[in-house]
Amino acid sequence: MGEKNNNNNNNNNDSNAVVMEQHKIELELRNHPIRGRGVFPKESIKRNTVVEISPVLLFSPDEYKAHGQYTVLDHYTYIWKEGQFALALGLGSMFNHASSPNVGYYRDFENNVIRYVTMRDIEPDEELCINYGSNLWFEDNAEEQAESDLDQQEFLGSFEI
Ligand SMILES: C[S@@+](CC[C@H](N)C(=O)[O-])C[C@H]1O[C@@H](n2cnc3c(N)ncnc32)[C@H](O)[C@@H]1O
Repeated sequence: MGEKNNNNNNNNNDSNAVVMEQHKIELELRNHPIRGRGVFPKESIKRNTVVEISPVLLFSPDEYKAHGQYTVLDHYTYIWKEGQFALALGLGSMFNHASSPNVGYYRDFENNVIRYVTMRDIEPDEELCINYGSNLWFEDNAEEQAESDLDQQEFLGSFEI
């Protein structure tokens, strides 16, 4: 994988270390009266840029069924492999929903992280949104987003990791 850090000059003996390349981009958390907190860039961002890599906290199917689904976690978790559920730590839990999203995400099962990547060029102050799918549990209050020229499915198919 391109993002793996094979440089051992830094007392780093972990050849599987995940490089957090996204931290070069200036992002802000801003509060919206209806959508709550959301993620905004302070600068323009080119298409296909990694804007966030979120480590995930995994819940087993039993743990989620007995506890997680009855808590606020249910609004934040992603379906993971083998029936597990994943809470994205960091900004991964802060992306709001848009039906025409400007950010796609890739579940990296090998490294237990979710990678968020821009699907088109983005202007400063344009909210970064992902698509939660069709079963929304709230009334969609997304700003009009410019149509992406790719949908999430095509995007995932074309993204090289
Ligand atoms: C994963 S959280 C996103 C972060 C959240 N805004 C916060 O402040 O914690 C999902 C929640 O954000 C809100 N939300 C996300 N996208 C929205 C949208 N398009 N319209 C209205 N509310 C939205 C809903 O309350 C939803 O349960």
